[in-house]
Amino acid sequence: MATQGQVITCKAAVAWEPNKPLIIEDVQVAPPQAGEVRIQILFTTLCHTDAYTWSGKDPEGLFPCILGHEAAGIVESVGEGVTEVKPGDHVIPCYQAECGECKFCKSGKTNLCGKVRSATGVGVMMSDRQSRFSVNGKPIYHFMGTSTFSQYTVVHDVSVAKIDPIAPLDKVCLLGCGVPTGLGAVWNTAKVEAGSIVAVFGLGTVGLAVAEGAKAAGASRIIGIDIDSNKFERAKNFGVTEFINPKEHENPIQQVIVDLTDGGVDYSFECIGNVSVMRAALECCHKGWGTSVIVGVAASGQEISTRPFQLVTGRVWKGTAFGGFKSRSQVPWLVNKYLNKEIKVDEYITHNLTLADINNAFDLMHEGGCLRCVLAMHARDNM
Ligand SMILES: NC(=O)c1ccc[n+]([C@@H]2O[C@H](COP(=O)([O-])OP(=O)(O)OC[C@H]3O[C@@H](n4cnc5c(N)ncnc54)[C@H](O)[C@@H]3O)[C@@H](O)[C@H]2O)c1
Ligand SMILES: N[C@@H](CCC(=O)N[C@@H](CSCO)C(=O)NCC(=O)O)C(=O)O
Ligand SMILES: [Zn+2]
Ligand SMILES: [Zn+2]
Repeated sequence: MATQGQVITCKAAVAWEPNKPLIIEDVQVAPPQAGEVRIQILFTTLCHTDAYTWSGKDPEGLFPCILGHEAAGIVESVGEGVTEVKPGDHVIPCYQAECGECKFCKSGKTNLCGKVRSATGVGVMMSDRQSRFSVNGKPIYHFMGTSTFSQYTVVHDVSVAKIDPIAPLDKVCLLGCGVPTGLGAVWNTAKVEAGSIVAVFGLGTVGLAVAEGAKAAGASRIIGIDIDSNKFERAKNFGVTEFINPKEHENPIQQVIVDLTDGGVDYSFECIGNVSVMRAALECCHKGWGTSVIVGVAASGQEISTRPFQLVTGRVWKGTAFGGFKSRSQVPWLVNKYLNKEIKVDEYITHNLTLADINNAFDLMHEGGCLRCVLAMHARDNM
């Protein structure tokens, strides 16, 4: 391929400073080194974790950087020693790596992988602790090991899931984060059983995917909780059976839910990133067995609290990253489930824009109607 081994200059959205509009820049993307893969990103979406880091509240947030972690593309070139993917393969970059060899991967107890996490947390590549991105010679940090708001990105080989090439990349890009996170929180982390009563706090993409997963698991009641009542109608299509707006109740929301469910729910999921709601989500669980899963990402300095008695009396507090899915082995499986019409993806896409419109796409995220906005990375107006 003509670009192999060459620096590629392409368009990328650079976050120069927290909360300042992203700037579309001509970015130089260095060739992949040993164990690295350069990917042409065709479609990316925006997740609330991008907005969180951009806001400056992420303790791991470094600037300038290229954000983005929910995307799909095609391998452009690979570095020395890369055997699992080759140029032309269709892939989804994965912020949660899977090396298969580290203590985490071998434990069988977690989807977290330790191989490259020390580099991805500080915006560099593992081999030389340097960035592959620069603008006029100034290095730009990577983000979450993915940096998908660029037409080309470089990732570690352990962070690339090879997928069926018939899958539409403008749809399956969503399988890079939010939808798997919600489904996996139910299937892998909580392991919800048929007949369970489930409460979902926050009816954005992640919360709706929790509802979808709970419905598939055979939950008998799926209670959706959101401060925006406009979210309720749409949520019915994802399996939510009842709705509560905390603003319409005088009692604490956990009390309202305990009263409605003969003592509490079997499983609850916090899909917002609000530590007060995390407490409510735990405390609305049934004594003796109720399990609450933290999915939302809370800002730096925020801490959770509850009376230890809540745990002494049998409630369980858990958290999940990427829904507990092992990325490289299970993202292709999720893509196949989508192709077989066993999971929704299209239904979470409310907007389609281009890279040039990325700041508008961030604005849209704060509007109630928006779930996921897919950006076409190589549309003519990006040039
Ligand atoms: N753990 C992970 O691996 C992982 C993966 C993806 C996203 N996340 C996190 O999950 C969270 C949800 O992501 P999303 O994309 O669905 O976000 P979103 O903003 O689309 O959805 C959040 C919903 O919560 C509602 N809400 C806000 N405050 C509320 C309150 N006090 N009570 C009830 N409802 C309230 C909002 O109206 C909105 O509908 C974010 O914090 C994101 O960073 C975590
Ligand atoms: N840097 C953040 C970490 C936030 C966080 O928890 N990220 C999730 C993924 S959110 C995707 O939208 C995650 O996978 N965490 C595990 C990991 O990062 O290894 C902070 O410090 O707050
Ligand atoms: Zn995300
Ligand atoms: Zn590993």
